[in-house]
Amino acid sequence: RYLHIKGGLVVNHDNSALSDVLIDSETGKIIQVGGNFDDYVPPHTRVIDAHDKLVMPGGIDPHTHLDMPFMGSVTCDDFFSGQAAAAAGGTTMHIDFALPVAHDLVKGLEEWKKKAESSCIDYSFHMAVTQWNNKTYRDMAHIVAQGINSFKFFMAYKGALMVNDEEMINGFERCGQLGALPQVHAENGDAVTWGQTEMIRLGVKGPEGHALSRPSVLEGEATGRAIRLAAYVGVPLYVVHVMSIEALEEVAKARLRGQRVIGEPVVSGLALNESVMWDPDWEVAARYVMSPPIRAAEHGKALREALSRGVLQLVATDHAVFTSVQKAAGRGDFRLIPNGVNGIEERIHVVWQTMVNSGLMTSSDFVRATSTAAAQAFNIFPKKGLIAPGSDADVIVLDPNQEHTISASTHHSRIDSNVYEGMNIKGKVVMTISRGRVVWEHGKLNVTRGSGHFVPLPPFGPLYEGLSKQQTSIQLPQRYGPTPVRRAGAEADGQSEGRHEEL
Ligand SMILES: NC(=O)NCCC(=O)O
Ligand SMILES: [Zn+2]
Ligand SMILES: [Zn+2]
Repeated sequence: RYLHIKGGLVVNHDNSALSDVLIDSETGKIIQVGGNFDDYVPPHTRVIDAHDKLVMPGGIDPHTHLDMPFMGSVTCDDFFSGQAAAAAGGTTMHIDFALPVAHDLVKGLEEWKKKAESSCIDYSFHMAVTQWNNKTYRDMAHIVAQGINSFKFFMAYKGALMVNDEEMINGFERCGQLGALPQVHAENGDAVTWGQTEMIRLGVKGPEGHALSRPSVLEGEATGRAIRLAAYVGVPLYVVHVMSIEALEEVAKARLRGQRVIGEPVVSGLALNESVMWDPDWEVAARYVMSPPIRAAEHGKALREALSRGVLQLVATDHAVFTSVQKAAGRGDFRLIPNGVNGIEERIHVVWQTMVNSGLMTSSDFVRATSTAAAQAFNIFPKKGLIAPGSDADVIVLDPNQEHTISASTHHSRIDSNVYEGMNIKGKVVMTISRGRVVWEHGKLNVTRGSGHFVPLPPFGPLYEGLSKQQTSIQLPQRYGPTPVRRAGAEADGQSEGRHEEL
């Protein structure tokens, strides 16, 4: 019934110490963290030797797309296969993007809950808003009541998921009322469409056209616009998949102004560069097509540095996988290549290699960026993201000396390629514990369909604390408590008007 992890270096976001950890597998909780507590270990305890290893909170991937219909395909990892891959890579929770069904948020969430019934690790959802009307306004409250505390606005994918500024502003305002965190996919969708048409006109129809049609300036513009509109409406903002210098500079400037903006780089943006989209083999080049695109090497370098300095806060994957057959839909026209790359299994190892082994991050910084910061942003800390008594027993054991090579031939995702193919990593997750159950050990998965729990995310998380008292450089009209000027001869003012139907 109990697991006693013995002799490891327990690493949390704020400290690390040689400690034993005692876990109750039945309740799925950590019950004790301390020195050597051999004397107190209850019967029915399995001892796990963690000498010379690091014992850390399981990874939380705040950005995935499992079983998602997108661009005429459906991502090939469902909740079971994607989560099994996650467990094999040391991730014990993820937050997936539920999409509305025909713009209906409530139907969308129902659908995603069904998809997630096969789960084998813990999970939660963000909800996308793809249209604005009175029903959206009402439904957002129902969604929050069901344990979702973030809404995503796509500023790209014109004609599909994209919203315009008016829709986004209304959605932001509603997020503020409900204590939910607005998130943006920040690219100027109109300009992307123009760029795509231009590429086709010039005869650039291969995957390189994808990169050329959505340059970083369009990401910077949309990031800056979303940030300014969030300040205007008075809400915090979470920018997903920050892929460029232009976008990260907008995040940095906003944070300097005191605005509450979280910037999320993804593993592909940190570790890869765009040259792969010029590969002479179409199938290879198409593997790397995602949006915003993987950029030139200097962007990756800047993103790694920004992450190491806390300008960007946490690392996700945007795991959205399509097989080579699915990608082939865009053979004659890059606009039809389903966008997305893998990462749910590789994130922990690639971040360890590129950030910790390179000296850019300490192991505590690593824990913050891969686990704790997501738990805090989505208001489930210290239940998740911490090794401490009372926290969920989502724990990984990492051997910093074990070397391995990433390959599609050994990964657990259903995708038939791997964008990190051949990458050598020093440091390996040798054990993953999910809610007190060992789900990955000795290179073997031991996962059970349906054992994963939905984790409700409460509204009004830390990003909302004291927010109304904050002054930003962009002044809200409401902050002045505007009163109309009484003018002689003008009609008396009536009741103020509500912007939306009340519930
Ligand atoms: N990122 C990507 O290319 N696919 C998934 C959808 C999204 O996050 O934009
Ligand atoms: Zn996106
Ligand atoms: Zn995404």
